[in-house]
Amino acid sequence: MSPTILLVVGTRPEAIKLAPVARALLAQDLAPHIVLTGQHSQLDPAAFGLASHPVTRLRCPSGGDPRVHAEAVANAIAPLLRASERPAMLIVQGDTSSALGGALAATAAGLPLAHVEAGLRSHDLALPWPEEGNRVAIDRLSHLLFAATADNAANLAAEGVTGGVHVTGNTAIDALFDVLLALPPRLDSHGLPRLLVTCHRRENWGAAFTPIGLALIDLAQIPWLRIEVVLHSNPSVAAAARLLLGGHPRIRLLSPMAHRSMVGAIRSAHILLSDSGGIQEEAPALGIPLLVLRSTTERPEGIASGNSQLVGNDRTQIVHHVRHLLEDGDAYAAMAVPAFPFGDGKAAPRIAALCGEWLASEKLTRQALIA
Ligand SMILES: CC(=O)N[C@H]1[C@@H](OP(=O)(O)OP(=O)(O)OC[C@H]2O[C@@H](n3ccc(=O)[nH]c3=O)[C@H](O)[C@@H]2O)O[C@H](CO)[C@@H](O)[C@@H]1O
Repeated sequence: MSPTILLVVGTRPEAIKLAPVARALLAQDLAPHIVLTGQHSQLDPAAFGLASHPVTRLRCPSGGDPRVHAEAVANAIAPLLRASERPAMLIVQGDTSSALGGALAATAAGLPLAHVEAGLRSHDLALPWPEEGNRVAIDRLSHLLFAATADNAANLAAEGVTGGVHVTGNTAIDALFDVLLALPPRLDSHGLPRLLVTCHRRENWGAAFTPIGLALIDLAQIPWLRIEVVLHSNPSVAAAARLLLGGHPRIRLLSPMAHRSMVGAIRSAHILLSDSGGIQEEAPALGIPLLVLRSTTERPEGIASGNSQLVGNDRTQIVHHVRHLLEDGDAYAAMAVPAFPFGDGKAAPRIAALCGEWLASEKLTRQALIA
C-alpha cells in the first residue's frame, strides 16, 4: 500500500500552493490526504483541484489569538496521527497558524514533518506577526525543508539549520503555470490602464488601511485610470475598504475571485498594488509591475529582479510611485520584463521526489536497525 502523506491546508494560498504537491505525490506513488483545518471556513477543495484526494475537515475557524488557533489545530490533528493507519509524513506550507498547528501535532506524534516554503524571512518578528515567528518555529521542527530560493536556504543556514534543506522553487509558480495553460490567450487590450489592488495583511487592517484608501481616492482623479480593489474573503478584513471606498464612482470593489479569474485579472492589469505574498511571486512571472504595500518583505527576490518595489502604506508615497509608473514609460518598461526568481514551475515534482527518497531511506535505516 502507498504511504499516506497528510497535507495541512488552512487558507486559500496554502490550497493554491499545495495542490501541485498533492498531484506530484500521487505521481510518485505516494497517497496524499488533505486535512482542511477550517481556518478559511469557505475553502472548497474542488476549486483548487484537490477534490480527487481524500479530505478530512476539521472545525478550527480563525479569529482571536492565532497561538490559540495553532493549538486548536494541533489538538484536532492529533487523533489523525494516532489512528491505526498512521501517515508516513505530514506536510505543511507557509506560515499560517494552521501550518504551525500541523507542525506541532507532527512533532508531538514523532511523525516526519516537511515544510514547503521553508526559510522565508522578513527578519522582523513584528512584520508580519505572527507569520514570521511561525516560519522560524516550523523550520526548527521540520525534517525536510523545501526552500523556494537560494536566499531562503541561506536564511536557514544563518540560523544553523542545514540538514534536510533543498532549494526547489516555489510551488506558486507551478500553480500559476497550471492556470495559464487553462486560460484563453490574452487579447490585446485597448481599454484604459487598470490599477489592480489587494490588501489584507494584518499590518494594513482597520485604521491602517486609511492612508492606502485615501491614496486610491487621490489616484481616482486621473480620468483615464481604472481602479479595481479585490476584497479579501474575510469580511472583517474587507470592512475598512468597503467603508472608505464603497460607493466611490471611480473605484470598483470586486468580490474575492477564484484563482483562475485572479490570474486573468493580474495578467490584464497595468500596475498591481498589493501586500500579498503570493502576488509578489506571481507578478514577476507575468511581467506586471508590482508596488508592495509594505515596508519590508520576505520576498526580496522580486525587488532584485526589478519587478516589484516596496512603497509602504504612506498615502503620498503610494500616489507618487503609481504616478511615476504611469508617466515614465522607461521606468514602467524596466519593471514589466517577465522574470522567474521564485521558480521554474517544477517545484512540486522536485518536492514529491525528495519526499519519496527520504521515506525510502528512512525505511532502509529502520530495517537495518531491526536486522
Ligand atoms: C505576506 C505573507 O506573510 N504571506 C503569507 C500568506 O499568503 P498571501 O499573502 O500570499 O495570501 P493571499 O490571500 O494574498 O493569497 C495569494 C494567492 O491568492 C490568489 N488570490 C488572491 C485574491 C483573490 O481574490 N483570489 C485569489 O486566488 C493570488 O493570486 C495568490 O496566488 O500565507 C501564505 C500561506 O501560508 C504564505 O505562503 C505567505 O507567506
